[in-house]
Amino acid sequence: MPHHDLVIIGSGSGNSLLTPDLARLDVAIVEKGVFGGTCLNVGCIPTKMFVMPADRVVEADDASRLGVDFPAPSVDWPAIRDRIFGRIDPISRGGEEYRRGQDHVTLYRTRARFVGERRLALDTGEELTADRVVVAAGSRAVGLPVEHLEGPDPERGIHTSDTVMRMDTLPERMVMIGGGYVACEMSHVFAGLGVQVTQVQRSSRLLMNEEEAVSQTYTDVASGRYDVRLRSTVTSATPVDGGWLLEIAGPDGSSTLETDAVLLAVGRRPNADLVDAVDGGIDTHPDGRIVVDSQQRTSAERVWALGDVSSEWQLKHVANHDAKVVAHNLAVDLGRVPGPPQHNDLFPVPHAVFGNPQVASFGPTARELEADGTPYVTYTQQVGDVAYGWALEDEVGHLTVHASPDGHLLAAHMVGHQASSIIQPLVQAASLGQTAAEVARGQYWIHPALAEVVENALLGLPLEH
Ligand SMILES: Cc1cc2nc3c(=O)[nH]c(=O)nc-3n(C[C@H](O)[C@H](O)[C@H](O)COP(=O)(O)OP(=O)(O)OC[C@H]3O[C@@H](n4cnc5c(N)ncnc54)[C@H](O)[C@@H]3O)c2cc1C
Ligand SMILES: NC(=O)c1ccc[n+]([C@@H]2O[C@H](COP(=O)([O-])OP(=O)(O)OC[C@H]3O[C@@H](n4cnc5c(N)ncnc54)[C@H](O)[C@@H]3O)[C@@H](O)[C@H]2O)c1
Repeated sequence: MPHHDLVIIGSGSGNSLLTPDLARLDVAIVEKGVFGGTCLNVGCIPTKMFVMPADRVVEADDASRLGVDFPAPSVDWPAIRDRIFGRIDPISRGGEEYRRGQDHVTLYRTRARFVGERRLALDTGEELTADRVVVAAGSRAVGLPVEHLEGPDPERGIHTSDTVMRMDTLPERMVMIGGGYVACEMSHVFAGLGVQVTQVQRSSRLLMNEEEAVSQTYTDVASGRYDVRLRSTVTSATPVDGGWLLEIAGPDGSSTLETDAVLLAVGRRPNADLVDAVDGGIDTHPDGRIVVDSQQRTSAERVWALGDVSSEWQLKHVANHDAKVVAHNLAVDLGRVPGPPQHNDLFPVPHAVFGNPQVASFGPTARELEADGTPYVTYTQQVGDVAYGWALEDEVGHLTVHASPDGHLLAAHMVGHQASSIIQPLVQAASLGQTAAEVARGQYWIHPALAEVVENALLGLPLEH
């Protein structure tokens, strides 16, 4: 039975563990799917590359408010799709070839599951043991408990984010089920590319976990672009000629809708069950995530976990940071670098939704601060009230900052042009403990840049003096 110094399950963020500190270890990587994981192949990177052409369409449409009229866009789906995967697929193939070419790395292209402590059975019938194991097995899209919608069936037009970006042709009509990150980004993409989109969301707003005003603004803008059904869900799917007849239960009762394709975007489940984590002595949370401590250690000795399989945040920057912590802690455990082990204590965790407009945020919402009884002051700056916002003729963007009364930043929530980048100085200030006054007054703010939204939001806070 092969024995390795280290086995890594999953080639997404797990593949970035092999730092120079871990050189010359006998390492096995087990990967059952496409090499490189979700972010590269079916997640962050391709989605944002699809968002860009959709953004161009929205901008061209919006340009008439600035006195410029473009003709109706002509969209070449195969060209967009093939340009994107023509760049991504070689990176995945190259990464796999690189690992295959390394003498000290063995790549097993199959599924691994625990059958004991640091003992793994592969679907090929082989068994492996290891001194150390890292579980980096990610998460997967879930379906609905509705016949035909339990999971993807791309040949018949039922997709998840894993398949929807590689469709042969653009459907005329699509139904996106869900109101979170994936459904909002994909609704923007496909509506932008000319598909007649209906988005079906169970809650009363899209992006329901965001600050209420952000979520409301996003819902209002999206509802102006395509059909948004709130407080609704799909209760049945019947195959009809070339498509599907969906029954939608909403606040006014049931209705039916014909569509050519469906996107299931109702959340992602951690893959701890696919690795039979419990059989490896690894504890899991009730929601299926692997339990880890602040050093990313699981309950099993010399088994670590990282990324979506264990994290509260299913975000690539979080998985990347987890991987850095695990790589360091493996090196400490091996005696290759001096201790102490690292703790995963980087806060706050920001995120962005790359719809149109973008949404970006970190920290609690006003409702959460109030529920916790946390004292705070707050200010909302409209994008349309700074000079760059005049240039944009912006009517929707806003940034809300919550701070403690002495000026330490607690949270920021933005909807608007390039929110994912605009919010970063606030993430930095909150991470490094800088106060609102230090950030606002301690540097030049380029005039008339969009970042003046941040400066004005900080200056607007009614702080204690
Ligand atoms: C459509 C979409 C868009 C996204 N956009 C963003 C974004 O813009 N920004 C952002 O921060 N995050 C984004 N995310 C989230 C981000 O992709 C994930 O948080 C991140 O990729 C998780 O990395 P990971 O290493 O934990 O898992 P993964 O990259 O999923 O890697 C896990 C790997 O393990 C393999 N595996 C699983 N079980 C086994 C097993 N038993 N045996 C062998 N191999 C196994 C899987 O095949 C997979 O390759 C997006 C996700 C999706 C779905
Ligand atoms: N830009 C990014 O960083 C990015 C992009 C995509 C995905 N992701 C990650 O992937 C995760 C999964 O994304 P997701 O959008 O699939 O999940 P999500 O948890 O963000 O959203 C799920 C949505 O589905 C809705 N829903 C659930 N059941 C429903 C039903 N029966 N009918 C109608 N709506 C229903 C919920 O109300 C919610 O709006 C995200 O939480 C995020 O961490 C991140």
